[in-house]
Amino acid sequence: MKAYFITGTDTDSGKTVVTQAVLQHLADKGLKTLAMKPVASGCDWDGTRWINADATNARRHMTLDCDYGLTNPFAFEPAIAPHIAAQEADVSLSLEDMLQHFERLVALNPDVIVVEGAGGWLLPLSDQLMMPEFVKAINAEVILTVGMKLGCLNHAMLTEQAIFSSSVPITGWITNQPSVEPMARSEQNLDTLKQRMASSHLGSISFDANWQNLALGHLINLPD
Ligand SMILES: Nc1ncnc2c1ncn2[C@@H]1O[C@H](COP(=O)(O)OP(=O)(O)OP(=O)(O)O)[C@@H](O)[C@H]1O
Ligand SMILES: C[C@H](N)[C@H](N)CCCCCC(=O)O
Ligand SMILES: [Mg+2]
Repeated sequence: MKAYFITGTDTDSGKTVVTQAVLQHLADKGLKTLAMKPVASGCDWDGTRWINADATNARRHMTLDCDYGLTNPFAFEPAIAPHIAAQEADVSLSLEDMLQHFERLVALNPDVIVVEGAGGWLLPLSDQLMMPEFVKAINAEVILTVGMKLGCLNHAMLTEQAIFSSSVPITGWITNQPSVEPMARSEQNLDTLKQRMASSHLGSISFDANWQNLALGHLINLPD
């Protein structure tokens, strides 16, 4: 069993789009997949529970089925930093609880679990816990989403360095265009990233307002 953790240069960089592409790519390879968005802030009440759009979207592209609560065990209403949302809801996020939820997915026997983070790499979950500790504990490999906008060179290189400092393996990085207008000198910025990043460029995703209904798996290339 393998786990990929999808992080990004920032919130709104395109992690949810990349999570969809990775799930589709793995499905195209015939692999059994499950998705996880362990902690989500920015949720809607569906009459029974808080539901997060990233989790719902990822669930549309996994090949195995599971209860919503296994995909997204921690869901908070306000679209704010998750550790603050958790505090306000009187929920304490612990590594033990998060691992227990992850193990419930493992028990369903997938080939791959694709986990979407929240925000960027260094995400606090409580006064004691940061997201990279969870990523390390589940032995995931990281895929970094680079949102192609001015400032992404610094954010991409800093994030890659921080992932290395956390002693977590990186599969590589995927560029995503999060706005209808491409950034100025997009190609030159991509060339700079290719020159400066230590890990591999795994693919590029363009802007398309209809992305949720598109097949994106062929745009990326993951090692077997
Ligand atoms: N390639 C794309 N084509 C069209 N829209 C995009 C694309 N990438 C991102 N967007 C839009 O930008 C917004 C942010 O993207 P996304 O939700 O993937 O970010 P994120 O990194 O997952 O953020 P979060 O930290 O909230 O999980 C979304 O509204 C999405 O529709
Ligand atoms: C609400 C938002 N869309 C994300 N789900 C959470 C982003 C948290 C960012 C925390 C931070 O680094 O400041
Ligand atoms: Mg997202």
